[in-house]
Amino acid sequence: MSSIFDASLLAPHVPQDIPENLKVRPLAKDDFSKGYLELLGQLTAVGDLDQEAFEKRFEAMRVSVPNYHIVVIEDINSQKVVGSASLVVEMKFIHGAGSRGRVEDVVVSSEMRRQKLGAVLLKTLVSLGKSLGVYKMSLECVPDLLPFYSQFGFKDDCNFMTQRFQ
Ligand SMILES: CC(=O)SCCNC(=O)CCNC(=O)[C@H](O)C(C)(C)COP(=O)(O)OP(=O)(O)OC[C@H]1O[C@@H](n2cnc3c(N)ncnc32)[C@H](O)[C@@H]1OP(=O)(O)O
Repeated sequence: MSSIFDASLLAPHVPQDIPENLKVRPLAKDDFSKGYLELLGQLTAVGDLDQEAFEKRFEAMRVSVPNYHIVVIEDINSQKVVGSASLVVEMKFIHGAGSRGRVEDVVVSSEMRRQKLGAVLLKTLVSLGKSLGVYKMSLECVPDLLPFYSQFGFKDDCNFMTQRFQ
C-alpha cells in the first residue's frame, strides 16, 4: 500500500475551501521524490536519509499501532509536497483505556506560508483526532507559535521538559 494510512479515513476531515491545485492526503511512499524530506528540513535536521531508508521507515510507521496519521499537502502543478503535519495516536490504560493524540512535525514550505495551509493541516488533524476518539490532543511549540495553535483550540496549560541525547 502506498499511503501511510487509509485515505478514506481522512477525506471527511479535509476543509472544502482549498485551492484546486492543492491536494490534502496521507503521506505516500513516492513522496520521497516529491520533496518531502526537503520540506521537513525546513522544520529541523533530517539527516542523511536515502530512498531505501525512507521507505523502510515509512513501512514501519504504516504497519505500526498506534498509527502515524501523517497528512501532507501536495501542489499538483509542481508535484511537490508543500505542507505536512502528523497526528500520532498513543494508546493508554488511563482514561478507560483511552488514546491520546499528539500533533507533531507541522511545517509549510517557506514560499507557501501565510496562505492558510497551516490552518488547513491543523483543522484536518483536530477533526480527525476527534473522530478517532482521542481524549486529548497536545503539541509542543515555541512561545511565538502559541497564537497560531490557539486558533485551533489548543491552550497553553503546562510546562514542557525535555532531555536531548542527539
Ligand atoms: C507541533 C510543531 O510541529 S511546532 C513546529 C511548527 N513549525 C515550524 O515552526 C516550521 C516553520 N513554520 C511553518 O512551517 C509555518 O510558519 C507554520 C506551520 C507555523 C504556519 O503555517 P502557515 O501556512 O504559514 O500558517 P497559516 O497561513 O495557516 O496561518 C494562519 C494564521 O495563523 C497565524 N500565524 C501563522 N504563522 C504564525 C506565526 N509564525 N506566528 C504567529 N501567528 C502565526 C496568523 O494569524 C495567520 O493568519 P494571517 O496570515 O492572516 O495573519
